[in-house]
Amino acid sequence: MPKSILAVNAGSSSVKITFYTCENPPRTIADAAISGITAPPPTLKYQQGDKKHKEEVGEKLNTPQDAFKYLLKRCFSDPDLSEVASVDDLQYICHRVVHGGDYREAVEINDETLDRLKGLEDLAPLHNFSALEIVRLCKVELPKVTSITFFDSAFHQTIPEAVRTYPINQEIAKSNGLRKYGFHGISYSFILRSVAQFLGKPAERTNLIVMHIGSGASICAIKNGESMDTSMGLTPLAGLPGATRSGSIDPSLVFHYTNEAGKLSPASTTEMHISTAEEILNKQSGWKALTGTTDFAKIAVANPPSKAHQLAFDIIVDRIQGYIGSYYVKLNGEVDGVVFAGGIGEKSSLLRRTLVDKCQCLGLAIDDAANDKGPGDEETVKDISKDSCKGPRVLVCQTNEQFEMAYHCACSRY
Ligand SMILES: Nc1ncnc2c1ncn2[C@@H]1O[C@H](COP(=O)(O)OP(=O)(O)O)[C@@H](O)[C@H]1O
Ligand SMILES: CC(=O)OP(=O)(O)O
Ligand SMILES: [Mg+2]
Repeated sequence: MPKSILAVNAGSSSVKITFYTCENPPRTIADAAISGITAPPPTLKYQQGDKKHKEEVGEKLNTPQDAFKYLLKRCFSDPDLSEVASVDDLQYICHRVVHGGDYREAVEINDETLDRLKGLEDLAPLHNFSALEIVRLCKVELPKVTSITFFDSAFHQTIPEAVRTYPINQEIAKSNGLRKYGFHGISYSFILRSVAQFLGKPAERTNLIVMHIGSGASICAIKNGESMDTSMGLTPLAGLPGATRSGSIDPSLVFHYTNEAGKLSPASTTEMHISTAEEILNKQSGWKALTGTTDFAKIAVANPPSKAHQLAFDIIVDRIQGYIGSYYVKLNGEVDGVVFAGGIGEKSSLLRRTLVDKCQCLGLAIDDAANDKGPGDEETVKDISKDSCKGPRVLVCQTNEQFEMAYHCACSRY
């Protein structure tokens, strides 16, 4: 039987896996995810063909590795999932790793590359740790399957020097790797290809402003198919606020917030060091800190339940509007499309309407009915612009990081 590809997207509180056929383009065989690892009980979501279900997981899953093992066991033991019955059916495992340092491309895992990735853990402990734990597990427990790591940061290696350089001592900046890297690049790469195809333009001649708005949110200016700026920086903390992230703030703020900023956070372990400052700004801020909920669907409503919910919504809108304006100017007004993506960008018609209204001066206009309806299940890109709109097209793209990794794995390099 032909072998398959397993794509893994591990976060701190969730692990999502998708099995694909190893063909061009890959076809989804099954999709499974565990969420709530840090806030038990963990929940399993499983989809295979038309079969879809959600259940609480009976056993304790303390780490992303436990969740990954559970998901594999679950899929391999499903009698309806004959295409992936054991590890022998796997050709490749693709792993999403957020921070790839200076890597421009995906890499195959061996002792040397794993060692180099270990060196990056300190730059992004909150983001890389879970993914690398699973990479290590696969190397030991599934040694015959080739593991390939794909990096969120790789797409942004084209960002010009003046944009990626922080104005600090350059010797220290170089020796410590302190520069803008940018993230969500696997998603931006999927969106660029899908939108260029939708617009009937070669990707190398497509200019876009793309928003990936989920629990982690960023925005990217793409010129001639290359990232020329993005809102995240050295780590995914910079730029837009997220569910529990502050986004950009005055860097001095944290020293006024607590005099323990530089101390190790209680969340640190022997393998993973996190400062109290990082813990506060990454985990105890964002719209959760403002409203008590991480669920943006409770905030983006016509009649918000409290003033704090309205304020959270207004803050997000303000920050995104600022970047759209800035990137429109950086792209010299030559913008083919403004694209909404990520869980919130794809689902919140209210956020899209509010932002488009606030960016009318750039010629953006949407069709209310198309915006309210949003994209259908099978629709990767949907044009929600008003027919008469003279400005850039306003588009919604249902992004898919797992597919993007499997696509490159099956079609291009491996
Ligand atoms: N209908 C909706 N309106 C607004 N936000 C939504 C809606 N549905 C889901 N969301 C939000 O999408 C976010 C998750 O987006 P996603 O891209 O899946 O996140 P991540 O991959 O960063 O965990 C959550 O904040 C969730 O509340
Ligand atoms: C880079 C990043 O913020 O990722 P996520 O949105 O998956 O948290
Ligand atoms: Mg995400």
